[in-house]
Amino acid sequence: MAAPVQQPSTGDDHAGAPVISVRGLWKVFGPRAAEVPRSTELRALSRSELMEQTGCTAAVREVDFDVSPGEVFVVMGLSGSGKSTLVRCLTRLIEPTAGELSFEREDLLAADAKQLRTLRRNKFSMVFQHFGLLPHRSVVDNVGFGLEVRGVGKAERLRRANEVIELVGLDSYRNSYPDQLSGGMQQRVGLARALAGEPDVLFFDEPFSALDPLIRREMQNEVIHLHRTVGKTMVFITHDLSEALKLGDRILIMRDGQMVQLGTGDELVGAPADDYVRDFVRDVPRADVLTLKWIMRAPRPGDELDGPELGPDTLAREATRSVLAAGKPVKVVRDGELLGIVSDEEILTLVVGRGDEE
Ligand SMILES: Nc1ncnc2c1ncn2[C@@H]1O[C@H](COP(=O)(O)OP(=O)(O)OP(=O)(O)O)[C@@H](O)[C@H]1O
Repeated sequence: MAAPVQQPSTGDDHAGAPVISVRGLWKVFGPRAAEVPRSTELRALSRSELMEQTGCTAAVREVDFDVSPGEVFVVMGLSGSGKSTLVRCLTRLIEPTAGELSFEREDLLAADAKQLRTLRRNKFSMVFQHFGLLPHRSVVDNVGFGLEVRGVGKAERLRRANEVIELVGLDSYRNSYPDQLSGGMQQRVGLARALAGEPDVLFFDEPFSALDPLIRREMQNEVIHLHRTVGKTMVFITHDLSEALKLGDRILIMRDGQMVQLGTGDELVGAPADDYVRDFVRDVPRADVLTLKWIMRAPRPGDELDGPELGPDTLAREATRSVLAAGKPVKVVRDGELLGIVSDEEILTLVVGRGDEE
């Protein structure tokens, strides 16, 4: 690969250096695409104005983020907000129009076609909504297909395929054919196939949106289980907030190609950046997402300060019982320092009302 690029946020050599780093990334579709990121005037136009004046769509506009090793990074937004385009840019399935992009600290935009092919075979795996299984191949042969393309010998292919088939719970279906499997099982084959090549990053583009809700939940749990087992870095597109909150270490919210907010689930719910995010998180059960640091308050004169102690990252839902049982405020403490208190008043507000409307 080409020369390493400058890493604006973490430029040193420690293990937590980003796997993927994106700076000022643009993808513009249309006849004058290259002009748009360079022109202050065109950059300032709204989506419809840009289309009217240039015939172009800016699907991704000036996006910056890092994905850390082992992180589940979720990209979320309404239809047309640029999620798929952004994630396809990360592997150059779509060629970005402008900006910087690095993978494992190498400049991905400088990679030539051969290097990209090698990367896609060895480092990246994709899981899409459409399973794309080969109908005339058994489960084990579908799972081992990528390894076959890479020239891995039959014995090793079988060993590896069987290992990941077991990991996704399809042991008794290894010799079945795709049309003998339900949608959920076919997607498990898709997951196993993606894992077989031991990629560094797994990309998921709305993989479960065609599945019915029960199976969908099962598959989300499967991803969580896999993540715990194999610890891979994952980039996951969804338009479903509950899926994002369930899976994501951090969630990037996109609108019209732009980043609206990037944060953990509790940051999005506790401090939505604007009305668009507020709308997304409006119906989230706040006690399931927010931690005590979001609901605590400073002690007031007369507050009893000899209640139980809990950490600031305790989920409000988990703390509810101790707050109510204590009959006095719970102290939120980190390293012996009193950060605030949570009384039954805060718990009630959380459960009954919506903090963002106060
Ligand atoms: N090849 C293309 N040519 C022109 N415009 C495109 C192309 N691909 C995407 N777009 C436009 O870019 C914008 C972002 O599309 P994209 O598919 O990335 O959004 P999305 O958030 O993934 O949507 P969805 O959830 O519906 O898949 C849309 O306005 C879309 O019409």
